[in-house]
Amino acid sequence: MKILANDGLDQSGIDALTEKGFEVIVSKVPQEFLADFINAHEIRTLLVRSATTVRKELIDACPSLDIIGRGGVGMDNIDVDYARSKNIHVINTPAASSASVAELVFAHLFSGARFLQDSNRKMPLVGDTQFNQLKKSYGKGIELRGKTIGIVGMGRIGQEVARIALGLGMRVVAADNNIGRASIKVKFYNNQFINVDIETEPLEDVLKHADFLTLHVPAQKGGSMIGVEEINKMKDGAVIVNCSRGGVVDEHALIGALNSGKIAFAGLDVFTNEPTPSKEILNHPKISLSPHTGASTVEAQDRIGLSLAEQICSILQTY
Ligand SMILES: NC(=O)C1=CN([C@@H]2O[C@H](COP(=O)(O)OP(=O)(O)OC[C@H]3O[C@@H](n4cnc5c(N)ncnc54)[C@H](OP(=O)(O)O)[C@@H]3O)[C@@H](O)[C@H]2O)C=CC1
Ligand SMILES: O=C(O)C(=O)CO
Repeated sequence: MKILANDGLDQSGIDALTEKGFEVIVSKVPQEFLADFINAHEIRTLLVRSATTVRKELIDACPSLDIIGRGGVGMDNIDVDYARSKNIHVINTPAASSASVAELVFAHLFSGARFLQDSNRKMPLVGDTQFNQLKKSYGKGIELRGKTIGIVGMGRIGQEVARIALGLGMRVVAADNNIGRASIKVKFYNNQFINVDIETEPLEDVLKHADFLTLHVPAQKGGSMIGVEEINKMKDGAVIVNCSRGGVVDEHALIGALNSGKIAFAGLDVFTNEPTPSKEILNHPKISLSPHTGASTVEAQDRIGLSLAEQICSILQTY
């Protein structure tokens, strides 16, 4: 049985599937030729990450498909309901990358807190005479310890962020669709752990109290979640990190707030216009950037590969 992995697949997944007798084709078939390729090779399972889109037209054109698999969490690039209405299994790997995304949030926070994104750009360009000037301009770094982090979306990634934040000595406030309490177990390396209950609050309160705001919600159908109005409710000099989906934070509003100083710095892994974010975003000295690499760690990709393989084997055994 043939599987097409069109946006790559970790070796862990390839090995697990090959062992079970599947033929895994790892390729990058351009979107416009995908239907022909799937039909010509009698592909039964199509695996994608975020680059390949699987819309109604493709689904209709490929009647041999049994499974569409997303190596990752967000399925905004797949017409999930339509595929399921055609009895196609749609699977993803919800928990495999949570820790990696959460760690990237702190990479951005630490970067911005100590101006690393700007010093990495400028230090190679300055001569001896400007070295001390740069040192001065990066002289007002801040610590994360003791500050308040506001987490919007207290699901798998949001809870991982909370664990790290608590370990760093930060105060955590959180908003979520689900009002109530998230009980966070924080495990330390010496095998000690603590349980911390975090009550979710209305978004307004989180905006008001957060020194650092981090978003962990899916792509929002009604447009951006954090725009001018929400930013105005935040503390002066607060920080925004978006490792969820481009558009969850309104980029124009963010640029305006960075330029006015309302927002001290931002960290962005996702962009409205991927893979070509605006030059204004790319060159802004107050933005720490990463090219949608939240899940791009060896560990997360290994777990994603294995999780997809397990799910495919389990589904196809039922045929
Ligand atoms: N940068 C990257 O590489 C990656 C990005 N992501 C993005 O991160 C997102 C979150 O992932 P994950 O934590 O695993 O997802 P989860 O589903 O575990 O958590 C999301 C949480 O946000 C809540 N939520 C949704 N919409 C709103 C809203 N408008 N206001 C308040 N809360 C809301 C959900 O509630 P409910 O369940 O009730 O809707 C849920 O509790 C993914 O959807 C994906 O887009 C994920 C992986 C990698
Ligand atoms: O898993 C996701 O949703 C991602 O954005 C990474 O591919």
